[in-house]
Amino acid sequence: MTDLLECRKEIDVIDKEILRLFEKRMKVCEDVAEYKIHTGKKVLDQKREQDKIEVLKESAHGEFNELGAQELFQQIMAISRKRQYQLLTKNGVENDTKDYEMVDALPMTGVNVVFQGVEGAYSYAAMRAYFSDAVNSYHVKTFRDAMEEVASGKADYAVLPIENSTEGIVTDIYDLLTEYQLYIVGEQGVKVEHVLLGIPETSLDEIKTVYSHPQALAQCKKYLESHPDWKIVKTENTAGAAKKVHEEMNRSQAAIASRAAGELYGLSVMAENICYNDQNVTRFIIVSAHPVYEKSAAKVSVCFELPHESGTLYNMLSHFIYNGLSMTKIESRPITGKKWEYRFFVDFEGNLEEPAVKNALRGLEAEANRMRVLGNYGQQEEQ
Ligand SMILES: C=C(O[C@@H]1C=C(C(=O)O)C=C[C@H]1O)C(=O)O
Repeated sequence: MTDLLECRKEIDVIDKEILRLFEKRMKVCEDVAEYKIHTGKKVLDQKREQDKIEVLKESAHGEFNELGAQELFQQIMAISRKRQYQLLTKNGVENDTKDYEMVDALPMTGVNVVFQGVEGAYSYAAMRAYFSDAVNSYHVKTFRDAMEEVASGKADYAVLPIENSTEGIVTDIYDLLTEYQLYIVGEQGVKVEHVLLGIPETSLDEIKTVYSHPQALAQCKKYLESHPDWKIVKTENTAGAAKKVHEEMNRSQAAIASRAAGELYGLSVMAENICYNDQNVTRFIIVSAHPVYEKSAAKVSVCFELPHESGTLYNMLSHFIYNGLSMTKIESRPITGKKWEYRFFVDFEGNLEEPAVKNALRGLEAEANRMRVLGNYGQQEEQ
């Protein structure tokens, strides 16, 4: 029988040799980086990497070692690239975020702010919470309209809901963010407490139809399930549902919206706390046409597409891990026209000024398809 201690001793000697050669190889890669800094040649050379893997696989013995060699050298080359990205950053080579401008604080007075919905909508509450009273605010009908207002320069900022703590992401906003060349410059959470609103002095058994936005209907689905005879009708926003009930003055109609919307339209609260999650918060983003970020910005949002190959997402995420960045969110959305291909959205903690962030973004930019930094904003969460 072989001796375990002996084997381990031998492994230790081999590992030392592997480490020595690894460091030797990395030194050469640093020279390669220097060449690339001077010539502008891209760090990633896919053809060279593929050729290398083929040659190494051919030299390996047996199927198992072939696969092992492939995995091992793919990792070694990925590490080599990460070292090169670091050196490019150190030498001030510009990356995709070069157009981003850092500011002490965003201009907040005398600006035009657009939100979707009507007064009394949660977007309106988010707008009021984020901006001072010194802004000119107005509303439009759809999320796309709000994006258009900012893209055309009519509005300086748009306030849009991106995520709800009960129901998840607002998919339309994610899709619009990739369609428009706009930037996330801020965020605002709003506690969402839905109530059932009706014509004053109406009783619950008179209700036949309930109006609200699909998100609000979903957040109150347990309550609605306890009234299976009610007809559910979707509206463009919650405040719009309240407005409709107010305008039509029909006692069989009710709306799910905020208490504030009820007050605005003279409706009575017929049922409270109808959302099944009492920690129901919607996060809104503030969108601008300018790539600016505040000095104190603590969260970066990026989106990227990946080639349809095994391991591509793993490789992309390695850029965050390798640079010690903490990822706070990952989402995916289907890419229109490409069946079963996805676009990923990642949020991670950091500021565009930090070398670790620059390195990770450089890696993503080089190795993903169509990477875009959507913004740098928000405050560090209190621990
Ligand atoms: C070292 C280089 O940079 C990258 C890393 C490689 C490697 O580590 O072997 C190969 C190709 C490039 O993607 C190079 O261009 O040769």
